[in-house]
Amino acid sequence: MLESEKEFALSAVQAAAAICRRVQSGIALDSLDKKDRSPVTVADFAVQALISGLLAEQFPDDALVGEEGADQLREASAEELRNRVVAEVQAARDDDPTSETVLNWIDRGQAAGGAQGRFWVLDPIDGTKGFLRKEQYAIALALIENGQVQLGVLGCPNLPESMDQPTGPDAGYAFVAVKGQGTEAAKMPADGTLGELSPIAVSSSDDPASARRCESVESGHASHDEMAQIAEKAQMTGEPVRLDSQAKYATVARGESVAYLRLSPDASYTEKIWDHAAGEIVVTEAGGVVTDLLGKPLDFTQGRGLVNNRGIIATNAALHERVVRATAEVLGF
Ligand SMILES: Nc1ncnc2c1ncn2[C@@H]1O[C@H](COP(=O)(O)O)[C@@H](OP(=O)(O)O)[C@H]1O
Ligand SMILES: [Mg+2]
Ligand SMILES: [Mg+2]
Ligand SMILES: [Mg+2]
Repeated sequence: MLESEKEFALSAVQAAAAICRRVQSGIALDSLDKKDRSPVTVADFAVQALISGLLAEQFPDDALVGEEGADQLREASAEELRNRVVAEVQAARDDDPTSETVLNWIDRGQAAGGAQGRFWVLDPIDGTKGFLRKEQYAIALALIENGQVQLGVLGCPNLPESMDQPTGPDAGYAFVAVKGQGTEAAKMPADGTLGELSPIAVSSSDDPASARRCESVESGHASHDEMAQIAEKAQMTGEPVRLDSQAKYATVARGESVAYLRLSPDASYTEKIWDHAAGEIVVTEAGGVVTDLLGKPLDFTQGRGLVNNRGIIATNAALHERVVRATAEVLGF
């Protein structure tokens, strides 16, 4: 089941990772450049165009819910940015699509999603802040059918074998999960190769005290204080590891952290499906549990957002109930 979709998603994400790496290598961390957000903008648009174009060719009937749209790029004043995006897409393909074709591919990602039918979900670069800091980011691609995530791929070009190692030239992993078939990981280093896929599983530990959890680097995305209170209540006393992007889901899936908590400091913020669809299936197929703060499954049927959601609890199976209970106590549910 979904063999050709799985192969497609892995190779599309791998091609996207090459764009990301090339663009990221042009960021000079110690120069005035560091206030320049344009590299991530170029890579965001180029990756969405590339993957959307490949999808249009291989699965022309499937819609795409992608984070980006081309409105900004169509403005006359965006000519330089537009040319950089088109050049990246052309370099990644054997042919030379026109600028209009590239913009139309990006805009194919404006589908509404919903409860019916089959569509893909793409976050071309998740963790844009991490990308700019040359830390963690992910290319996240998922397939949803009738509201259920069926397939997810996370490409994490800067993820080392273990979070205790610095990221280096050997870093890079791809994770793939298919409903009912488990989660696999393969090395995806900068040399452009993809290693052998092998199964991964969440941690089996039920000891909260020895457990390591992870959370966002950005306090604007997740309330570090409230999450610390929840962790304390659950007796998860270890220091949290902070990393950007859905690489957090990947670390839970491979058993390196036992929990990923996410609680937006902004109660009016609506989480987006592209920030969670691939991560959710990567964790659940590895044996973990992913819910909202009330312990209910994430609802991917409501369009581009996860409506009525205030946050995420992704853990191994053994600790999930404990974290849901601690969350209810701290937040007063
Ligand atoms: N106020 C907010 N609360 C929660 N998430 C937010 C947010 N503002 C932006 N985000 C999302 O947080 C994502 C990054 O999450 P993390 O902190 O785990 O790396 C962003 O994805 P992008 O980087 O793709 O834009 C963005 O969609
Ligand atoms: Mg994102
Ligand atoms: Mg993004
Ligand atoms: Mg964004």
